[in-house]
Amino acid sequence: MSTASRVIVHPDKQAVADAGAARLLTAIIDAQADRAEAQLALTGGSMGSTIITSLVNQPGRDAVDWRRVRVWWGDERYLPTGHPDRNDTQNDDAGLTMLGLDPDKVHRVAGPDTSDSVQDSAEAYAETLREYGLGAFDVVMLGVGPDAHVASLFPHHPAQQISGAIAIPVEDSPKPPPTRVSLTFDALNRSRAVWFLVAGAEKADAVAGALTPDARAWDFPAAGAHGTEASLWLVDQAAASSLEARRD
Ligand SMILES: O=C(O)[C@H](O)[C@@H](O)[C@H](O)[C@H](O)COP(=O)(O)O
Repeated sequence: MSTASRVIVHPDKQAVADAGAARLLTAIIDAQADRAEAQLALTGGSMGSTIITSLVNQPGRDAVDWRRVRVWWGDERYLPTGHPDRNDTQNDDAGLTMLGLDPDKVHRVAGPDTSDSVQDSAEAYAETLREYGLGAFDVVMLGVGPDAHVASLFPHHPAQQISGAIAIPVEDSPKPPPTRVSLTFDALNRSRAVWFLVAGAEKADAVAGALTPDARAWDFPAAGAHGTEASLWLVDQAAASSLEARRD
């Protein structure tokens, strides 16, 4: 089942990150009340790091039992461990390592230093996901590109059309670096909640396009991701500007 999208507009990027971080704490606490662990998929890009820093600075952060949080990434850039352009390195540098997570529950995508190929890396990541409920995420967070890509699922890119997979290799990505591993729509859409975190005027057409009722994921990949319980867009005023113009 997919859900109607809810859109909440905040003044600016920092407010989007702060609102996302506050919601995330509550979502984790709720998940931990019901289940042994909360499972999250983080996002890369600048928003991915901004929200981690905001999370670290949240006053309610200690209300979460961080040892009972399992962490994944929606996508990863196929670069060696610790490379500054990897999403996990950027999230670590933004403060992820300060939260008190169990390192065994932080599932990183193998890079070329620990896997033979991007295909092997994607298959190993899928295998680990299968061990822990096939991506029974409580929350998947997604940044959105100006072309409406999410994770490493780009418009009109053939990787988008691979079906029956959980994690896929992506080559010739239009956003550098060209080689990546991404969760598929099938995997993202197993999440209870999918949250889009978007800021900046350059994203306005992507937001409006993805939220058009008949939008196709082939053209606007963000239109293809939905939570089973909630699909939430946290956007700043600039990213919402084409939506608001449409309402006027
Ligand atoms: O590897 C990546 O680059 C990301 O996972 C990608 O999907 C990102 O989230 C969006 O491009 C938004 O990035 P910004 O928040 O930097 O605009």
